Amino acid sequence: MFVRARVSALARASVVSSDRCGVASRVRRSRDTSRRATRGARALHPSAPTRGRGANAMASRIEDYGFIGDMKGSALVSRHADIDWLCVPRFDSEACLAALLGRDEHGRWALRPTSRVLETRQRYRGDTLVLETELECDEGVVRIVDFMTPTSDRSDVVRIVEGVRGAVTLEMVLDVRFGYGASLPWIRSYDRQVTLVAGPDSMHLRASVPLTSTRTRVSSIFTIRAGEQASFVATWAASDCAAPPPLDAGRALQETERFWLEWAGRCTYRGKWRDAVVRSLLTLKALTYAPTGGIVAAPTTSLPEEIGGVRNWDYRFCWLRDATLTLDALMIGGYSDEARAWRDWIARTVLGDLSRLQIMYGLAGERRLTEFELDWLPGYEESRPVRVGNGAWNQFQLDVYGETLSCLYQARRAGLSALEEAWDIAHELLERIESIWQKPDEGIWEVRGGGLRHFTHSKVMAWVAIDRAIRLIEEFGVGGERGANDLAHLRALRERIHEDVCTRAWNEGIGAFAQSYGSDALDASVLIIPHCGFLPADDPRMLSTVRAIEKRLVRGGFVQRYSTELGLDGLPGDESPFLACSFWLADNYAFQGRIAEAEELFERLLAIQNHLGLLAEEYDPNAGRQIGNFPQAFSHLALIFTANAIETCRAKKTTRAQPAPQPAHP
Ligand SMILES: OC[C@H]1O[C@H](O[C@H]2O[C@H](CO)[C@@H](O)[C@H](O)[C@H]2O)[C@H](O)[C@@H](O)[C@@H]1O
Repeated sequence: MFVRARVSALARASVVSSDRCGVASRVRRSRDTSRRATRGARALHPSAPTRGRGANAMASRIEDYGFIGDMKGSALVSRHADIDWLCVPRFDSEACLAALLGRDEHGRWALRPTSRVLETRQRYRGDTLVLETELECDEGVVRIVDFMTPTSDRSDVVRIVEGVRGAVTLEMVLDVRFGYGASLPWIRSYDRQVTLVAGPDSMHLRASVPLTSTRTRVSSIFTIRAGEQASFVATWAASDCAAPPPLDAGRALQETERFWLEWAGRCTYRGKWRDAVVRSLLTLKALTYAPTGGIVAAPTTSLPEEIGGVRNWDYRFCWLRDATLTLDALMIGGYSDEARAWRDWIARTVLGDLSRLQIMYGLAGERRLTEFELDWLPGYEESRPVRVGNGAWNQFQLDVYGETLSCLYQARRAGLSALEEAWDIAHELLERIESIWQKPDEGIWEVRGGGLRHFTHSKVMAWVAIDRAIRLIEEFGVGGERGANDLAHLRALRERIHEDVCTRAWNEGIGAFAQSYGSDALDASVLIIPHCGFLPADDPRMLSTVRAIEKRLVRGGFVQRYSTELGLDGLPGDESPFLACSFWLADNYAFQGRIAEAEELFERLLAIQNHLGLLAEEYDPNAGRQIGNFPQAFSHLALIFTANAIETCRAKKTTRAQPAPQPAHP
């Protein structure tokens, strides 16, 4: 028997508040994109089964997901309105919905019309992370509004179903599996509330329609008419705590919308590509773990760099490289509060023991990120293994010193006050970099084989470290007399590194700066040379390097990091063009004054954003699909830099390199 849901049912829920066992205590410490939504709107196959996709469907294509989050945890919602990935209370918590890397039995939250679905449309509600999925089916149209709540310290996923046209019957099915799909919860039902518990986790589902539960799942069948609403709120809590009080879904929606609109409204970027830039800024903000200020590289693990391959990594951590660049991108949008939060994160996490500076940390600064495999998950489209943790945590990557000092310098330029210990920090970093810059390392791409090398990018970033320290002293008087006394020595060191790179990284045979000293391989990471002010973009060596990259690393109009055929990364298989590198090529065009080519490449990149303006790490031009973890900060921050670079260079009508100093690199 179907039960009708009425708007008034929402009013029964009470107001948000947090109890002793609230999430906070457990947490360890496009604008309207209707243009894209229309472009992306897709009629499902006319002979699609009644429930649109049938039970136990596979995961969707990577670009067919929307991203929602509360700046603590996050979820991916497919265009069919399935939530296939949910990590709460933290981005790096064990997923409790993991169908993305498996099937229904690994956790999925579906809301599907029981009649044939004809078309789906998905968009963000203006400049927010409130996601609307419209399902047009034989019986009419319903809109599902999905969001998480950034304004509270709880972990709630809210789904509001709105009737748009006709009377549509839907089936809600919630298969929670804690521990990345491994743990079937114990399910207990109360009136309009079901509690699912396994080990340390519990999920409390409350709804404005009756719920039914079996041994393995919670479900509901209900009918929504035009103008009616039904709501579902799933709240995570530690299993030894009482259920948090019910949430008023309508009020939470208003607060969430207001939060994102207010944040996006403060954006100072006013250029031609505002929609894409604002969506990227919102995505970067949503990848920030609010309780600590840490920034994750992406909210997913093991979305493959090659479908069916082994290049599957966990990105739910805080890389110094990705995060400091994210911060630089946020500052282009005028967001300096975030700069403060990130600088404070750095101070808490790394400054105590700079001799053990890591390349990446956990969200709260955790150091040990041991990698292991989840053998019960088949992986995204059979891409095994699924990995949790990241073995790169104890790699040696020289570039992080440059990024850290560049971040401290950019923070000062953005008007942030000096850290009291600024000189002690800079001094210690400088001593360290001076003693290690000549050592081989594992490089920006975190190679897992082939031994340590003298990567060109790493050496250029060592130069950046010294250069930014000099600027901190020269422009901000950091270190006072002691800083000034060190200037001559630092300038000489900067010159030595410059000389070393120009002599040993330049390869006459390939007519380019090579991937590493003595190698014949190309690497797109050297495209950052003009960004950071190491050489101007119209230096003959850079012009030649760009030509070589155009010839040998461009595939289907996009740029690969390096050629995997040469076995440079020690991994089997191949990978697709890397989006950040493609943006860097566009930057070089802009810096060289090739504005039309820069715009053309930038527009090509914008065209592969998904219907919501989101980008993964890579793009496979042959298959025409996004690849890798999603959405990825690296891709979005590079987009922001390129939009800014093209506009700045066009305005200046310059044919010279960008005015130094730029961020470490975009
Ligand atoms: O390709 C091998 C490596 O891939 C991942 O690293 C990549 O993502 C990082 C986060 O965005 C980025 O900082 C790095 O430059 C990229 O190469 C993975 O995390 C590594 O473990 C893996 O070796």
